[in-house]
Amino acid sequence: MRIALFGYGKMGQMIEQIALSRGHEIVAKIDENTNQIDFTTMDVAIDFSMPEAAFGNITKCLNHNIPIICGTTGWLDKYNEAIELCNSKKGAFIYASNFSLGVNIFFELNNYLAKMMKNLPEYKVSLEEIHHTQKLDAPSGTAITLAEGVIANSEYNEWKLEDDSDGALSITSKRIGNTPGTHTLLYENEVDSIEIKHTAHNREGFALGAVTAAEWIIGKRGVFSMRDVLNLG
Ligand SMILES: NC(=O)C1=CN([C@@H]2O[C@H](COP(=O)(O)OP(=O)(O)OC[C@H]3O[C@@H](n4cnc5c(N)ncnc54)[C@H](O)[C@@H]3O)[C@@H](O)[C@H]2O)C=CC1
Ligand SMILES: O=C(O)C1=N[C@H](C(=O)O)C[C@H](O)C1
Repeated sequence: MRIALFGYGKMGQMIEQIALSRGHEIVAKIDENTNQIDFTTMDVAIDFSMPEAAFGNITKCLNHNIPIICGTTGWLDKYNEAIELCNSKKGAFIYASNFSLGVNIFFELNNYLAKMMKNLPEYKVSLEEIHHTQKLDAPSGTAITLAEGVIANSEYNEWKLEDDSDGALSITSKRIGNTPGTHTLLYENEVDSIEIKHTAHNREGFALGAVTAAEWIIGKRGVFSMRDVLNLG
């Protein structure tokens, strides 16, 4: 498979390693200084760039009929526009706030736990994410997906960053050293607490998930998720 990388930072470089080890070819490494992109050389594009760049990159790929896998976080105000464009162009698109197998299992666990806790209002839920100090967005995309999972399966109506006013689900964001990504959900009352936690040890899981999604999407049309790729039900 001929892969174009939009963004060649920490994730782009890890994806290159994984893609080459699986027999793929990297045909372009695109960043903010790239003037011309030859879309005829690529079978699929993978975007791990920056919040302000992702939507433009997605648009270019869909307009050139290139399937696009996007892992960039912090641009979701434009997500519905991306879906509309994909559908109107009969293209192929996957966004995931987190491509790792472990986190996608964690998302399922989160939904299941939220459903069980729905009628137990004595437990208050809180969410914490920890990432490296270079991370630009807060809260993390993964924390937003987890919060949306709790909201969809409980009495919570909204999440807020470090603020539990008006009954909101509070997300705490910490930036510590080189932390690849740690997410914790805590249900707590006076007598006990229940905690579920996912810890990424490095970036390999994210990169493998993104390359797996790129392999999976070839020949498909539509807007998909990692649930589809991993066949999680
Ligand atoms: N969904 C997931 O599983 C994961 C998502 N991420 C997200 O991926 C994004 C990138 O993360 P990192 O690689 O750690 O960041 P990074 O800062 O190391 O790399 C980002 C790269 O994007 C490039 N860039 C800037 N403008 C661009 C443009 N217009 N087009 C193409 N490239 C451009 C920069 O030159 C930079 O090298 C972040 O939004 C992060 O939150 C990170 C890890 C996993
Ligand atoms: O910026 C990162 O590094 C990460 N970003 C993603 C997010 O915002 O959730 C995924 C992962 O946690 C690493």
